[in-house]
Amino acid sequence: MSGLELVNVTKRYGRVAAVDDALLSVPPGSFVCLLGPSGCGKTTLMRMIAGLETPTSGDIRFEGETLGDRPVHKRDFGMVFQSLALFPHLSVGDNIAYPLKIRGQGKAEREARVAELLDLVRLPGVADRPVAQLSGGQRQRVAIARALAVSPKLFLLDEPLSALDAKLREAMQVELRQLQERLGITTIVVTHDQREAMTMADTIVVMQGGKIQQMDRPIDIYRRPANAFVADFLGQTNLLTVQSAGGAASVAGALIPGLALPSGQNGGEISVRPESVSIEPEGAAPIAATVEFVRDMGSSVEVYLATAAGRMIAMRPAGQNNLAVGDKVSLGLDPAAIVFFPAGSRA
Ligand SMILES: Nc1ncnc2c1ncn2[C@@H]1O[C@H](COP(=O)(O)OP(=O)(O)OP(=O)(O)O)[C@@H](O)[C@H]1O
Repeated sequence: MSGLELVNVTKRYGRVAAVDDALLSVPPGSFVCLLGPSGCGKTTLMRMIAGLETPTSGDIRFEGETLGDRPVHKRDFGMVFQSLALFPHLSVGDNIAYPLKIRGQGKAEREARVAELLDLVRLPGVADRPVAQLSGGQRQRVAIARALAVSPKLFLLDEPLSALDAKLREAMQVELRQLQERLGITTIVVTHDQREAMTMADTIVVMQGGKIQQMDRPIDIYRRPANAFVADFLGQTNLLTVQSAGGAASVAGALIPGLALPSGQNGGEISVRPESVSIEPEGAAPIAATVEFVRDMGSSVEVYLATAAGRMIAMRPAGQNNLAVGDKVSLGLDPAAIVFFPAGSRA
């Protein structure tokens, strides 16, 4: 395997470790999202890969070679950052052709490549338009086309869609993923939006406090989060304190059928996704609850419930909205969907 590898990479700013001992392996052709809350170190990690920052310690390797202090322009990576840095006074075509011009490519060759790239990002025939006349989404595509002009070996994007409105953003997520699949280019995207990461990535790297918390396929991170932070950050979940009770386990005094803690564990936390919480008539399931709020989203119904274990959220399929605030119900947890975290494992 000779993609991108980060070996024990740390970046310190004074006493702050913005990135702390990162170990990462990105196979060729994969689409990786660096995901985490503000300040977790995503951008710093990305800037080190790009060559815009130097690691305090550790090694970054690409295709088997240490990048060391190889300057940005000698890494042959394509980059799209949040501020697109398009030249507003130049046409679309001249913006895209700029990196080719710097490399001394002739006019005819440049024009052919610009046309090809505009087709690729689904903006055919706009080469002569001023950039200033384009919409936000169109500009985003121009920035992507420009970053791809020199056929980079690695494509780096830092919050590339954050300036777009929700609808356009979702459309661009799908387009970006499809484009990456067509080109087969190894791609790393920074985002703080978990839905965006779930849509695009084949691998998500979840960061918190400069540390990589988990690296996995999106569905595995969702179903098998490594710790309570990851469970909470990626999608909605119910985090409940759990205690062992003989060979079984209980939540706020209610025995949960089918749940047993790993041997030697007296307690900790469990994560149960809202769709794995069933709402039953009062007394029929272990956890007594009162309906606090019902949110009918059309495609599903979210129910907020008060319980002795704190507020819980349950999700029901569309059309199952026969609950009203104040209703007394009971909650069951699907034991197969419960993930246990030992006490003291919070990130
Ligand atoms: N040039 C710098 N000098 C000092 N501290 C910095 C510098 N750049 C980043 N940091 C600190 O390093 C930590 C990680 O910052 P970074 O920008 O990588 O986070 P992020 O996850 O990209 O956040 P955001 O989503 O808000 O951009 C933060 O605590 C930040 O304050």
